[in-house]
Amino acid sequence: MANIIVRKSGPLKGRVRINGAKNAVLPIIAATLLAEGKSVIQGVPNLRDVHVISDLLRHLGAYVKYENDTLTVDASNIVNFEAPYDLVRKMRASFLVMGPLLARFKISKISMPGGCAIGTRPIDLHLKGFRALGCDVDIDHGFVEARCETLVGTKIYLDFPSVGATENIMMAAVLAKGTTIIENAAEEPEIVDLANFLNKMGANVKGAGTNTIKIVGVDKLHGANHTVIPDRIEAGTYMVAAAITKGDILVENVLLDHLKPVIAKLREVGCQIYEMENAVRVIGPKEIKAVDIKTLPHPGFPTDMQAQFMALLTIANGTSVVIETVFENRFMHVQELNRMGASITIEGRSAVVKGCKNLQGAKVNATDLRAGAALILAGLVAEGETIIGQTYHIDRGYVNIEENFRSLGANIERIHE
Ligand SMILES: CC(=O)N[C@H]1[C@@H](OP(=O)(O)OP(=O)(O)OC[C@H]2O[C@@H](n3ccc(=O)[nH]c3=O)[C@H](O)[C@@H]2O)O[C@H](CO)[C@@H](O)[C@@H]1O
Ligand SMILES: C=C(OP(=O)(O)O)C(=O)O
Repeated sequence: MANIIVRKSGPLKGRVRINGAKNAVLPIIAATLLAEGKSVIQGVPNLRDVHVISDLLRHLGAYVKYENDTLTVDASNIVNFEAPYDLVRKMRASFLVMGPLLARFKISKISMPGGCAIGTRPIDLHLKGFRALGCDVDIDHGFVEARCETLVGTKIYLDFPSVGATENIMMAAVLAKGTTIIENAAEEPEIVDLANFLNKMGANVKGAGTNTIKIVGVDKLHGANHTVIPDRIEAGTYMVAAAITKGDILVENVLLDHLKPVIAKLREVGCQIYEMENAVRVIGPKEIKAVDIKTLPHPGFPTDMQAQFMALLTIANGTSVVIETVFENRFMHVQELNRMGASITIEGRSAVVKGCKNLQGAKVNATDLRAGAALILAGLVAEGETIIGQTYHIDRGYVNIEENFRSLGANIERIHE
């Protein structure tokens, strides 16, 4: 077990380079299952989730090698179509192998992903899509079992623009007979990156990044090379670090288009933001202004940045309201921030954050990935020492987080018990 210890630090200054996006690379790795032959993916972040999905692919029979941010996968010899509970339990995105396995082998059995600290996270929309494409889907003894004779393209309307369901259905549809149209599809940049990779494999996917995606099925795909987009949430987290510590950070390797909602809110808070070609400089404000935030599917404000902004707003001048509309229970960080002296009350899907003068260091728990990031941010400005437990959540999504923060001048270390 390890704890991350953060002590009050001055304004963070310097530059930080952003890694490839966790939420883009996971579906792309799953997509390599669609074809025989070798795929080479570059800019792959060295994250716990990447290792979990690599182990899952190996379990299915694929060859997977990770070296210097490059992942090579050869899925020519898949011998197993089942993902066990142990691998799915570690990472819900494991369920993304179902679409590719169905497309290529017409059979798949995946342990049913459970809920997690941020919500119940059902998979009904994924299953609705597979059924619409012609699969029989059963849930039996905690497993989802799906099979079909042939997948046949169709029109699928998603009741909510689910990122995972859009990705899983897209991957199932690329080898289907005929055309599939996904309506009310998720529009996140990670969907576009997956579609680009699928097209490099020989697929015919159009409209990714809009709410209607058209997939014309092809007979066969092949391995492909691809470089993953930068992680907009990792970038956003360091941008908030500049804001909360009143520092000056140059965040490199970003796509500004993906950061619009984060940049807009940081400007409202009072930050000075300079947009460059592949970088953004954030200078924190003298006084942090209270702002209201409502999370929404892309291009709205990302739920994966909600906890980090909440940490920032705890020391704002005034009262902010944060509304979480994407997940029904993504407020676990509130009680931890309150243990540090924040004043936040939850009313349904809203959190009312009364800005306070000072946070105080305390022993807290990273209840999930972004909650962990929020606690580090809070720890940077809290009096004394903040000891963060359950750090494995943080390692799911942040590469070298202590080293990066230390290089910006933070007083942070990891202690192994
Ligand atoms: C690995 C990955 O990319 N994770 C991201 C992905 O998660 P994930 O793909 O799981 O998120 P979804 O977009 O599917 O979930 C959004 C909402 O839809 C609901 N829902 C989803 C599927 C379904 O079949 N039925 C249903 O009701 C969920 O419970 C949730 O309330 O998008 C989320 C929303 O931007 C991000 O927070 C996660 O970081
Ligand atoms: C919620 C997240 O990831 P996941 O969907 O993998 O749990 C996240 O990246 O903030």
